[in-house]
Amino acid sequence: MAATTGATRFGVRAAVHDYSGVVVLREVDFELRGGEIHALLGENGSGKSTLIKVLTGAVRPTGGTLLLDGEPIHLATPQQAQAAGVAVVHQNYNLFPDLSVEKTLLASAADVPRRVTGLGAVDHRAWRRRVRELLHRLGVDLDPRALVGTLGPAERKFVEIARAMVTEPRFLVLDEPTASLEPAAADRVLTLMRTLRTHGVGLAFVSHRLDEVAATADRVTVLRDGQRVAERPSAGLTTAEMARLMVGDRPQESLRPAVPTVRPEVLLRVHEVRVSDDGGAFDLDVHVGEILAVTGLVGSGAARFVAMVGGDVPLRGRAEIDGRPVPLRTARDAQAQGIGFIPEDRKARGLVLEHSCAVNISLASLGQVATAGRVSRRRLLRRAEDFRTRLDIRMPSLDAPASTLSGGNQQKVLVAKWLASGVRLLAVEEPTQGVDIGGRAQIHDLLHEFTAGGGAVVLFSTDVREVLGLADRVAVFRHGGLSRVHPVGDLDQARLTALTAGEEDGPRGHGPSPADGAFPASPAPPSSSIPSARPTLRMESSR
Ligand SMILES: Nc1ncnc2c1ncn2[C@@H]1O[C@H](COP(=O)(O)OP(=O)(O)OP(=O)(O)O)[C@@H](O)[C@H]1O
Repeated sequence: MAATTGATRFGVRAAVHDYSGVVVLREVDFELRGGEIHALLGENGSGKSTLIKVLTGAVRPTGGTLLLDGEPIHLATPQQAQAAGVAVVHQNYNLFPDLSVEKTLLASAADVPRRVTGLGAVDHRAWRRRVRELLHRLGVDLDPRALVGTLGPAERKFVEIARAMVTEPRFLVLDEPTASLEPAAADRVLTLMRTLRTHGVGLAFVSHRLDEVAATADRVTVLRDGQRVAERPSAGLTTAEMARLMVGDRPQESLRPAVPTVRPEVLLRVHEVRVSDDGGAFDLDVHVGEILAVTGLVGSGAARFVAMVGGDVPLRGRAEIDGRPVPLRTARDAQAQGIGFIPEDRKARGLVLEHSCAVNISLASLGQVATAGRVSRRRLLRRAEDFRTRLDIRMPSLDAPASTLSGGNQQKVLVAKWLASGVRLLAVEEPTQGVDIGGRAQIHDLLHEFTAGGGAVVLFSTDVREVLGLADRVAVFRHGGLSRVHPVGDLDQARLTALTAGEEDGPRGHGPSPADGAFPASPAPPSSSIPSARPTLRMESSR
């Protein structure tokens, strides 16, 4: 790979940046060396994305000098960064599902093989060969002809990384490459990063998963409030020390509430639900005060079930709220039943980015801040201020557009929006994705407060620790159907991982019955509701 030659150091000295006068980077030094993995850590809003944008030519810093092998360079555009050997993989998939892997990569190629005849048309055979070679070098087993839309999340991340590697960069910057990947998929992406390191590529990556930073990074740089507070080898640095460097002395971990909030009454009951054509139908209850986590690999149906509860996908089956049959086919149905839905792709669907933070927080409940049919600005702001304090949402001002918030702070606004709306049940996908360690605790506390007040949560999270720390029960989905529901006390990290992967098929010893009877007042669904068919796992989008 060409990356083994050429520049071996790239970075920025004394980077300063402000947005309309608000300083978000303060004289930050950052250096990336060839053949290393360098993690960039910091709380939400500490400046990581801005620093990445500076390094990759997407933002021109107010001050500071970019350096390639010690020599100043100017990167006014991402194209110039690419020409200098610096590539970037953004956090969200920017792929077209209907394009094949090879065509996706073709769009990024600087020199495309052309047929001698045919007026310079692309030589697709030669290109496929090159793509195969590239994927082979990356250690990625992917068919160049496969459509991106048929790939699982890890494979799609591979495609994004391969697309960045088409230009053979010497430095690769990755923004949260493992966000929303379940542990096994995240491991595959980290393995690919290690492969690139052996080829001499310098990799910088942002992650809020400190255990993977400890396991993968050679060095870490920590930002706090736009300042570099540490730069050191990661060897010997514990995750607790990393967290302390990020947040200072503030408390970090949320605790399970001392008094369990689950009540015997059933809030939502679903009957004869199918999340796929292949999986069997099942019944499931969600109790007042309960956090029910729903988990499973891609294609297991877990994410789809949460989307059904949230009205994002029509429920195939019947639903009852408080024992009353209700329709649950659309977002409007869900809202009418007091159900809120927090989707994973918050930017595209959860927030109106051009509206202010204050408006977004009250978006699902404008009636509550209106007087005589008119929104009261005073009440709108008072409410937004309350959530800003409770969730420590960093925003330039309550009137600032949501687009000006960092990713983690946007997520907090979304959680605030639904908590403010007075819903009784929240269907949540990845509630703390992209949220830093302190913010996670605040969101967890608010979810507990919500359930203590009589609400219930159906949670989909790929973060095993979050599932174990938050949930009262865990519904494990496999092969497009519900496999079993476990009280969280019966699970630990290893067992839950094994259950989702299908390595362990049932309870050990005297474990729970299939859909367990953790709540005596609520009879367990009949065993016939447990799917008997075991179709093969399909690697596809959960929707
Ligand atoms: N376009 C913008 N206009 C105004 N302010 C902005 C803009 N983009 C980011 N900011 C502000 O700059 C600060 C740093 O944001 P940045 O996105 O770099 O943080 P981050 O460390 O990447 O956070 P996260 O972990 O949440 O992604 C934040 O206070 C944010 O509100």
